[in-house]
Amino acid sequence: MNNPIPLYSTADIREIEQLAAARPNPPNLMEKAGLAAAHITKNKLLSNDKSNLLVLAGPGNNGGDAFVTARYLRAWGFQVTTIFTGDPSKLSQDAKQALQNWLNAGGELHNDIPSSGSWHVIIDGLFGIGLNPDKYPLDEKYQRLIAAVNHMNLPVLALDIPSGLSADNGIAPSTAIKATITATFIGLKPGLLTHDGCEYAGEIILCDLDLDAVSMKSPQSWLLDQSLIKTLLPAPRPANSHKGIFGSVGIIGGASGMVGAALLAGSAALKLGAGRVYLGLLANQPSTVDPAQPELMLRPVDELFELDHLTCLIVGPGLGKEISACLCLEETLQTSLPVVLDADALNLIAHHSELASALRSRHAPSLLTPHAAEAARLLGTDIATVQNHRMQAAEDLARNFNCSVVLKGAGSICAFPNGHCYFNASGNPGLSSAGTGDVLSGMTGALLAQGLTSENALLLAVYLHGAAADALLETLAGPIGMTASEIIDSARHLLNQWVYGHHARFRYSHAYSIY
Ligand SMILES: NC(=O)C1=CN([C@@H]2O[C@H](COP(=O)(O)OP(=O)(O)OC[C@H]3O[C@@H](n4cnc5c(N)ncnc54)[C@H](O)[C@@H]3O)[C@@H](O)[C@H]2O)[C@@H](O)CC1
Ligand SMILES: Nc1ncnc2c1ncn2[C@@H]1O[C@H](COP(=O)(O)OP(=O)(O)O)[C@@H](O)[C@H]1O
Ligand SMILES: [K+]
Repeated sequence: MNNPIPLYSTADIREIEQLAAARPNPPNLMEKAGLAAAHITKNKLLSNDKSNLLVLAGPGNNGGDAFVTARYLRAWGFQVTTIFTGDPSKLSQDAKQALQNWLNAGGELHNDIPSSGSWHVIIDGLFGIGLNPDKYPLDEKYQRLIAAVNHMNLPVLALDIPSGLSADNGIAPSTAIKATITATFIGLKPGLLTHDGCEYAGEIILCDLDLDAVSMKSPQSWLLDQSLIKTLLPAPRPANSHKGIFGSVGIIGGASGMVGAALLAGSAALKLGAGRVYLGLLANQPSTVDPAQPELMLRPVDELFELDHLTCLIVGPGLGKEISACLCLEETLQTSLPVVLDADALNLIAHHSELASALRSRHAPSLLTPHAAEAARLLGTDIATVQNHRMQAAEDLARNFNCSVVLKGAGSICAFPNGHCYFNASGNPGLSSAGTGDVLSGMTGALLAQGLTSENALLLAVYLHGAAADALLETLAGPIGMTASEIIDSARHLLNQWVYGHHARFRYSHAYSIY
């Protein structure tokens, strides 16, 4: 089994760097970083007829990496134009050496992008983890330079992190380099994987610089990717199974005008494998059957609490904030069932401290699936604060409410009360449409019902939900106009593929022969 890929904050990376530097024969990390980046550039972006590079070297060690990259590429026969925005006397020892080596190799320096010249590829070595753009905004000179680079619309390889992006938070308050590839050093950074990072990082290639980071610094955050997911999948079903084995999901929501949200969650729970799905609808005179999905059992909400075989409850899709919704939520929190809380269930908890206390004191698993606005209400802050500190917000929610949490949005973050975090690598803007969150809650419930732990159910549902949307891009069923219902069918297809490969048919075949 592959180990999950860790994520490291800027402070962690600095610590690892210091540990490496304290070794008897410290590695020259800048040299290794520049060489790795040069190889990636050559192999993935350059060719015989695309051989002119523009290299941007900034005032710190990221600029040092750029000089090393430039030197190797020049030595390999490429045409390299380098601009340097810093002050040579203020460079670190390593970066000073890298600059000197570049000059010794016959390289030249410009202080701005030459007006005449044409390039095929750009290397961005302006800023790496030393930039803290929310505290120390980029001045106009750098904003102009970055805008000029983005305007050129050329393939860009960013060194460590696209310049302008915060390595810890994934925010780019003014602007950032839009990279085709980010060659990131030592460890993945959270900022590459969430919020604006999803826009700017492009393909991310981790260059470990021959350091075994995990042995030097124990991680608390990991990438939620396909290789991690493989370890969480439900087992293939026994042939001799019955619906009771796969659990019963109860869904509470669907107030007047919002019945569709509960139906979507119900279909998602059903098609992701729950044995039975019951819907308790709050609408006045709710329908008793969904003709589009007659397998769903629609009941008056009170009857849901009388069922003795539910495996988990989902509360929130289309719930509304009426008193009846509040009472249902209160009753749900008193049960000993695992619960998934979404949408207005989260808003009610944010508004009623007694519901928040009931949530905190639950012993059974509770899973919260807020988007940024719901998270802000739960934390008593504003959306910008949540979005500028997404990992912190997810961690705070998990700790404050003693719950498993996914903070949704580009680069969803799953956080758990033990402080562990997972950054989701799947998903695309096709998911930015009404109802996809309801589908996620239904999928999570289905996996809980089938016996996954609350942590594993949340991680698998979040990754699968994004991967289902990614699969729809292949057939151009999105991102424009992708619908929540389509996510359900795509997710069902993928889950079966992951669990069975293409062998489900053979596994349960009844073929026999007479010899
Ligand atoms: N940490 C490590 O072990 C390694 C670091 N390396 C490189 O070193 C980078 C970190 O280097 P540094 O710590 O020197 O940081 P950076 O090179 O990312 O940036 C720091 C420099 O930018 C300036 N600066 C910061 N914010 C600014 C702003 N808003 N406007 C204008 N100037 C600003 C600072 O004064 C400083 O000169 C990494 O991202 C990576 O590219 C690599 O050489 C490999 C090893
Ligand atoms: N740009 C995006 N990239 C990746 N995932 C996205 C993006 N936009 C939305 N999503 C995902 O889509 C879902 C939207 O959920 P939510 O906002 O609750 O929708 P609704 O309330 O309409 O059901 C979340 O899982 C979120 O992570
Ligand atoms: K950079």
